[in-house]
Amino acid sequence: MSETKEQRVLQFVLQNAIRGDPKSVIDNIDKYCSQREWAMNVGDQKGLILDNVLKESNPNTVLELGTYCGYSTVRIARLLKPGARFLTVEFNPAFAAVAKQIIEFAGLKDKVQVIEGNTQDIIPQLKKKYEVDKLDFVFVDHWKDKYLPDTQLLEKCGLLAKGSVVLADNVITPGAPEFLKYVRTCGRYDCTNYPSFLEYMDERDALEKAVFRG
Ligand SMILES: O=C(NC/C=C/[C@H]1O[C@@H](n2cnc(C(F)(F)F)c2)[C@H](O)[C@@H]1O)c1cc([N+](=O)[O-])cc(O)c1O
Ligand SMILES: [Mg+2]
Repeated sequence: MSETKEQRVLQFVLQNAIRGDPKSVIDNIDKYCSQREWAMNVGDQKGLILDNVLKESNPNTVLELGTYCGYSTVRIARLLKPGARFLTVEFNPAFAAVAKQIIEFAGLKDKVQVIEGNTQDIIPQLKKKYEVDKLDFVFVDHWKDKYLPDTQLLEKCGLLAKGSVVLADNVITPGAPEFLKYVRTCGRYDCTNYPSFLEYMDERDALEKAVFRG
């Protein structure tokens, strides 16, 4: 059966990273995707910003939209305090399968719940089915045209509270213009832009942090 790029990333990790060592998993995905095949991981430059914003937030409950291969999932899970809850939503079963193996190899299986499905179906279930009260930190990195509707859905479902951090990848490349305009002008968020570069490339990109005012 013909292998996919995501399966090749997984194989490289299994063969080169150290089991139970999240940083070696992160470094090996970055090595493979910068030297062999580009892939849409948040990468090490934006990843460092993600680490710092996450540490500042020190969250109890985290949601990620767009697991992909689990690169940012591992970056986030490795920094969470004991007992914190971390849910990540992935739409594509093949990507979810790769991500689960990468998360497990990193030794973080017990810290993360990978939920397969569509955000518009999963978000309304978070309170009752997944026993989430409020989200302290949301990392948004899925389809760019879903950033805005899903942020508004999080609001509608009462999942954001004063101080909830929404951190979005790719607000320059590929860009999420409607999302950016909304969070910066609707009056419900305090926004900060973190300029950086597109993963493994010289093109400019940025993360946007939108803190809910409650
Ligand atoms: O398109 C990009 N990312 C799209 C990322 C998409 C990922 O999010 C999943 N998803 C889709 N819907 C859901 C939900 F939430 F519905 F379940 C989850 C997709 O299956 C995929 O794994 C991208 C593109 C570039 N680039 O340079 O082109 C750079 C990047 O960093 C990027 O993130
Ligand atoms: Mg991205």
